[in-house]
Amino acid sequence: MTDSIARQQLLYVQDQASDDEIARQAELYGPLTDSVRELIEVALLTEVDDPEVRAALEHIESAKRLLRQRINPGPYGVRWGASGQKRAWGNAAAGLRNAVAPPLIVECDPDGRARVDFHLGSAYEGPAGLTHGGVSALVLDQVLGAAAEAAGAPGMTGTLTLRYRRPTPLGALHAEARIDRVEGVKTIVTGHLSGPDGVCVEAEGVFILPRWARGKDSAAVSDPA
Ligand SMILES: CCCCCCCCCCCCCC(=O)SCCNC(=O)CCNC(=O)[C@H](O)C(C)(C)COP(=O)(O)OP(=O)(O)OC[C@H]1O[C@@H](n2cnc3c(N)ncnc32)[C@H](O)[C@@H]1OP(=O)(O)O
Repeated sequence: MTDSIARQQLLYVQDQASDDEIARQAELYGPLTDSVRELIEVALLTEVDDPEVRAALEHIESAKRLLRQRINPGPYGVRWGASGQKRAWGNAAAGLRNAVAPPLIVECDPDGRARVDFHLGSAYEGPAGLTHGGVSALVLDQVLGAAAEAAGAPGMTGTLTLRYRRPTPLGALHAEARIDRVEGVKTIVTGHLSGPDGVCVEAEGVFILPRWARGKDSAAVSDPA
């Protein structure tokens, strides 16, 4: 096993946190993340005068000093609590503690279907007024991967193929996915992202269970022995 794979496995952790403790943390950190996400949007769009910008910067620097007093060297990883509740709170698309995430709150069925309604603000702009194509890929990767995981056939993205059919606006969007077939360690999933005028991006993904995780259930990946 290479060092990088060993390091990756160490970030799948059973931390035995109780459901109450997880709820407490979600209640504490969720609003912090939402506020930072709004800050990104406001910092992008503000048109106040220079002194106000400088004053806001001082406040932000002060908040950073407060939060840095005790800090996880990172990244967050994936953690399971005592009841098996999973927290991928650092995830770039869906993480509860990641202000970069839109966030996606994906609904899944055990038969391998997943869907999400979400909102992309100005921070996700690519072409003027439109969603960045890489952000569409991020969303679809996450939703297709969630469909595979929901059906008990999870994997890392091996191949993600996208067809951008029409420009994707910013604002209220929808994405959905379903498993097409499972071939051994490979799960093939299809899906799309749509806006008010219909489907904007179609996707097909091949999700592959990594070698180190084969023969283990998902909760056991934290114990790579
Ligand atoms: C429970 C475990 C949980 C796991 C983690 C879930 C995380 C979910 C998080 C979701 C977060 C969001 C998602 C993310 O962001 S995931 C992050 C982006 N993805 C990656 O970083 C993946 C990097 N690559 C790898 O780790 C490995 O190469 C993988 C795991 C992909 C394959 O591994 P390996 O190379 O060892 O596989 P194998 O040699 O045993 O071949 C097996 C079969 O697969 C076929 N093949 C090989 N490569 C590809 C390819 N690229 N496309 C299509 N097919 C491919 C191959 O021909 C063979 O087919 P067949 O001959 O059997 O027909």
